[in-house]
Amino acid sequence: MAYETILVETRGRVGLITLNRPKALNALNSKVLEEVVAAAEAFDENAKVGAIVITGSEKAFAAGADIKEMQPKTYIEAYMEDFFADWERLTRIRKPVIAAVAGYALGGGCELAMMCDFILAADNAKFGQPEITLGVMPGMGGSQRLTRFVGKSKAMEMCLTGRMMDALEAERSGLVSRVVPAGELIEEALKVAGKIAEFSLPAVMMVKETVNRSYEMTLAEGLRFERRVFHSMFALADQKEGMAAFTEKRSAQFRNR
Ligand SMILES: CC(C)=CC(=O)SCCNC(=O)CCNC(=O)[C@H](O)C(C)(C)COP(=O)(O)OP(=O)(O)OC[C@H]1O[C@@H](n2cnc3c(N)ncnc32)[C@H](O)[C@@H]1OP(=O)(O)O
Repeated sequence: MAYETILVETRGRVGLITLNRPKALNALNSKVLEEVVAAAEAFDENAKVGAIVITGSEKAFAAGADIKEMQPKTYIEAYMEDFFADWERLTRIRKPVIAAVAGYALGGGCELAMMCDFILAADNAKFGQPEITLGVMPGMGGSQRLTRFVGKSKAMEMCLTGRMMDALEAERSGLVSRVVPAGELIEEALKVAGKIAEFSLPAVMMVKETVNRSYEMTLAEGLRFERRVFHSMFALADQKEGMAAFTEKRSAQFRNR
C-alpha cells in the first residue's frame, strides 16, 4: 500500500510507523487515521513482525487532531461519522505497540501515544490536552486514559487548563515508562521493540492482553484471568523450550507456538 502521511518500514522484526506531515506538526487528520490504523493492522497480520513502534519527528510526535479539518464540522456530521471512533482499532492490535515520543504530543497526539502499550519519551517531549483552549475537550480518550495514568488531580488540571507536562514530569507521573536523550529515542525504541520481538509471540500477546484486562476488571476477576492465561501457557511449545533452555544453560529458540 502507498501511504501519503506516514512512512512505513520494517527494521528486523519491528514494524516502524513514522508520522510524516512535518509542515502541520503531524496533526492527525482523517488520512493519517486511516493510514496509521491500516499500517498497524498490516503489521499485526505479518508473521515476520513481533512488535510495532509509532513515532513522529524530533519537533512533534503529533500536535493534535487536525484543527483545520475539525473546525467546520457540524454536530450531526461528527455524530453520524462517529468522528475519531476508528482510532479505537489501534487498541485492538494484538502485538505490542510502543509510542516513541519526541517534541509535542498534544491533544490527539497525547491520546494516540496513550493508546499504545507504553510510551518512551525523548527528553524534549511535551504532553498536554489543550482542547479546552479551542472550546472543546479531549475526544480520543484523553479524559479517561490520562486520568488512569496520572490520577484525577493532575489529569483534571491538565484538561481544564491545557498546561503541558515535560518529559520528566511525565515519567514521575507514570505517563511514560522512560526518558531518553532525544537523539537516541528511535534507536532505543527499536532496541526495546526488538527485544520484545525475540520472545515467544503468543506469550507476549497473552501478557499484553492480560495487563490490559487490569483496566477493565475488578482485581479478583483480573487475578483469575491472569491465572487461567498463565495455566494455558503450559500448552505452548515455547514454554517447554524456554524452561528447558534455562535448565540447559543455553539461549531459548522460540518458535511462536
Ligand atoms: C479536539 C480534540 C478532540 C483533539 C485535538 O487534538 S485538538 C488539537 C490540540 N492541539 C493543539 O491545540 C495544539 C495546536 N498547535 C499549537 O499550539 C502550536 O502549533 C504548537 C505549540 C504545537 C507549536 O507552535 P509553533 O509556533 O512551533 O508552530 P506553529 O507555527 O503553530 O505550527 C506549525 C504549523 O503546524 C500547524 N499545526 C500545528 N498544530 C496543528 C493542529 N493540531 N492542527 C492543524 N494544524 C496544526 C500550524 O497551523 C502551522 O501551519 P500553518 O503555518 O500552515 O498554519
